[in-house]
Amino acid sequence: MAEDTMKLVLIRHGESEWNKLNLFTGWTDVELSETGEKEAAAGGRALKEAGFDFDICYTSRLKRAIHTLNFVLKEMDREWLPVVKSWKLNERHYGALQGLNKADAAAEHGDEQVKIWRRSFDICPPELEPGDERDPHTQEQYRDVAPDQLPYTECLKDTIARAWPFFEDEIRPQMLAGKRVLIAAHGNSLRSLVMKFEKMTPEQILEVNIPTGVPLVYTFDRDFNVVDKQYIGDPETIAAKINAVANQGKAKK
Ligand SMILES: O=C(O)[C@H](O)COP(=O)(O)O
Repeated sequence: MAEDTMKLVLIRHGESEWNKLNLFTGWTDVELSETGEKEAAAGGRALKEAGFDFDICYTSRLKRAIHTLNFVLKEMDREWLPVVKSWKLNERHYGALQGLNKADAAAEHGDEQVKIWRRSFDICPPELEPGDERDPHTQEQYRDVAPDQLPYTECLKDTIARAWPFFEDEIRPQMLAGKRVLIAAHGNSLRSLVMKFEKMTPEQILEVNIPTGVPLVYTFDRDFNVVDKQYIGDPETIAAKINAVANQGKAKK
């Protein structure tokens, strides 16, 4: 008989070199920092200690998420698992903001404007110019993607428009077939999934921040209603990490 609940584990990549510098990153393909590598490995150990195992993993085309997944799988002795890498799980494209410091942007444009750029549901950051060196149309990682699907900027709504169908068409059938799934992705691609899982309003998702390198476990019934949600780790440390993400876009006092 099929189990009546299904678990899904999400993990945001560990701290990246650009998280450390507090820069808008989006699709910029930066490495994990040393702290980020440690966070990712700790996430893997926590999953192993809590008795988790997986059958298939999903990640983005960006190395901070791919390397996070590798660290997790290494700790779990599961490096042989199948891994699907899709651009549809990439971070939200941060347009022309990519490379700017978040606190400096807040000092220049105000905390409110930066919060809109970071967390608004349907307002996009300024677009990249076509042909800009950051333009995904010119990047090898996306050479198999139809040009009209690649963004010059994205709001959360746009990220949902690619990440959610990917979940529904690719990941959900695996879960319904009894496969245990791990997704290693990004702050905003994971917020897209969280918004849909929890049927949140744009106002509710505005206040959701996802910490780096901490496994987040959802339990669903067979109709994909959420019956439980929990981070694995020390609640105080996790709360402090969530708060730090929320504060990245405030001007330094
Ligand atoms: O792309 C980025 O800058 C981060 O990975 C996510 O940033 P945010 O928390 O500012 O949206």
